[in-house]
Amino acid sequence: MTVQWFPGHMAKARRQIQEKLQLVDIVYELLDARIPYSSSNPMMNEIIKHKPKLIILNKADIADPNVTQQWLNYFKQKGQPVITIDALHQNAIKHITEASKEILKEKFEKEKAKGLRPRPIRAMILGIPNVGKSTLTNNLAKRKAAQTGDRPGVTKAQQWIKVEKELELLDTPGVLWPKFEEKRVGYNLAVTGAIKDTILHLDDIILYALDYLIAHYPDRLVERYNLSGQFEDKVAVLDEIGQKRGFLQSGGYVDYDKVYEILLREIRSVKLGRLSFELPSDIPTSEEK
Ligand SMILES: Nc1nc2c(ncn2[C@@H]2O[C@H](COP(=O)(O)OP(=O)(O)OP(=O)(O)O)[C@@H](O)[C@H]2O)c(=O)[nH]1
Repeated sequence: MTVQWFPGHMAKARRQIQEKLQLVDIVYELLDARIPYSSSNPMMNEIIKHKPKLIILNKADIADPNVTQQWLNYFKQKGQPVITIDALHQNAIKHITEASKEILKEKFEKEKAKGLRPRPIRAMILGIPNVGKSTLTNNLAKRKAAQTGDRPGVTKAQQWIKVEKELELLDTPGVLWPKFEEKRVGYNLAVTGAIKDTILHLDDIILYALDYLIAHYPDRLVERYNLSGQFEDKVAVLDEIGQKRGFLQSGGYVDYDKVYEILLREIRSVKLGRLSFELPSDIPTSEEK
């Protein structure tokens, strides 16, 4: 899904989410494990206010495990509950349910002390486009044959997916807008496929990605494209890839469009191994809360 976000859309998304928030005990903020900061919504905490939040780093199967560990440490140090999952392949349910129970322990103990009946935790997924919200929802839903039931909502009856005896999920995830301001964030979203390649120039995206790979994963580049390892001149690297792969036009010139396409496709399809494009130290200090 590609949405062009305008202020009107953002206000509407925010309003809809805030209505649904009243129905849930906890929010699952789904982030792309390869770019946790870039894939976060800039106003998340302002929107959910004091609602308990579990950060779920999704797509952990294709992120660099060493970097993911750094992100786990980063969030834990801030006292922010966080888990990693892989919404496509892995059974994430136990992980999510256990983490939610831990976060809400006190709230549910208080309810019990008041004599209220035990009840399932109610949750909703929030995230920017492409982080895997639908994949996770479908995965959680099919385990229990997507039992849905109406419960009076604020604006309309909400559909609930009974995930476990102890957990119910709102069937429609909340879609939030990505960050727009920082160039680096835009490139990260483009490289990982969260925004359409056409929004930014493809050559700029590739040069950004190549820079990052040269700085952080030079050996992967050398191995994948059988390169010499001379990385001073990026255009020369593109030439080398083109020549090694035989992407040549008449006259022997390198067909850069082909090189761009292959590089981007192979980065996204893990042909260069599991990559992450962001470290906790990349977060601007002004954003540190
Ligand atoms: N490797 C991997 N791919 C994933 C994972 N979760 C989702 N994907 C892929 O990521 C892409 C986007 O997933 P969606 O579930 O459509 O993402 P979404 O957040 O619902 O996207 P919107 O509908 O645009 O808001 C799809 O191609 C999924 O197959 C994961 O854990 N690992």
